[in-house]
Amino acid sequence: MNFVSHLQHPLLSCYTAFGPSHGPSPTQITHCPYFPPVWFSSLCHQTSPWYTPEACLQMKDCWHAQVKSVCQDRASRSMGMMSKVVMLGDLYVGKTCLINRFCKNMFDRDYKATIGVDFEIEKFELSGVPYSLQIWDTAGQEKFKCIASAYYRGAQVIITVFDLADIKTLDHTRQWLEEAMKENDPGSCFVFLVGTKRDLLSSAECRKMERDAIKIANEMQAEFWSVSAKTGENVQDLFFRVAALAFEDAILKEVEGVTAPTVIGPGGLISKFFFFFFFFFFFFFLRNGQ
Ligand SMILES: Nc1nc2c(ncn2[C@@H]2O[C@H](COP(=O)(O)OP(=O)(O)OP(=O)(O)O)[C@@H](O)[C@H]2O)c(=O)[nH]1
Ligand SMILES: [Mg+2]
Repeated sequence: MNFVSHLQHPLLSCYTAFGPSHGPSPTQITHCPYFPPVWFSSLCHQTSPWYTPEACLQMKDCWHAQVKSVCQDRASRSMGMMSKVVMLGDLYVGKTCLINRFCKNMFDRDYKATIGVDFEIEKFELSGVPYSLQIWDTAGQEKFKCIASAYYRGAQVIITVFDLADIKTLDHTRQWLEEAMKENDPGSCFVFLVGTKRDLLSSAECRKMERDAIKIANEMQAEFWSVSAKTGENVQDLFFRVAALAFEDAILKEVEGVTAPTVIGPGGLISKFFFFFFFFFFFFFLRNGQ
């Protein structure tokens, strides 16, 4: 599991691609999938850039003042934090491939539908504070919707995914978000709208599709990103942006006393073994109950 491998190779999860303190415009983004390593601790003073200013959740490029002192305190006590990210969207849009590109740096051209849900845990270190993203991959197939929706609750970040080459999937993102928001309080999570498979479109097609997506992102109050799991374009930047926003928000909520501190330890993380045990148990009864 990722969690273990990253503990063994901490450096693998400790670099990022923070370049400019402002968000790059779509045209500035190159096809270079991975950038030279920069220590994640630089995030203490600077947040990760957004994709486009036309649909971004925050434009400030520095952490909130309170975050720095909390980081120092938490780092000295090695108190970790974790945020839950839920990926949803139509079947075949590329949710699993996006996660696999970020967490395993791999891409599989063969389609293997996700059955119900799966998750990956990606470990970071932000300014000395151990931090994890628990990334839930849900199935887009209708028949698994009731299983997947059980995992929407308590999300700090909701990523609605669509295929840039298939306009229908963009239209469906509103519905997916509505479903997820039934399980979460309004304003309690960051929403991202992510278009995948940009490698399949010409620059002109991509620009057109992005314009449509930005309108929907604004309606949804979501931050828009355009990525390709195949080439890796913008994938790392997307997840670092997710991590940066969720991390700062979690710290601020803790300071305000909205949430109790999340301590990562062996008991604080869901083991994949127990997850699959309960998942198949649940799935078995669901099928037999029908
Ligand atoms: N060209 C291209 N193909 C992609 C990209 N991302 C995913 N695919 C392909 O699209 C298909 C579906 O990808 P998945 O990641 O399995 O889709 P999914 O959204 O997880 O689907 P469900 O699990 O059924 O909900 C696969 O054949 C992938 O190889 C991409 O960025 N570019
Ligand atoms: Mg999948």
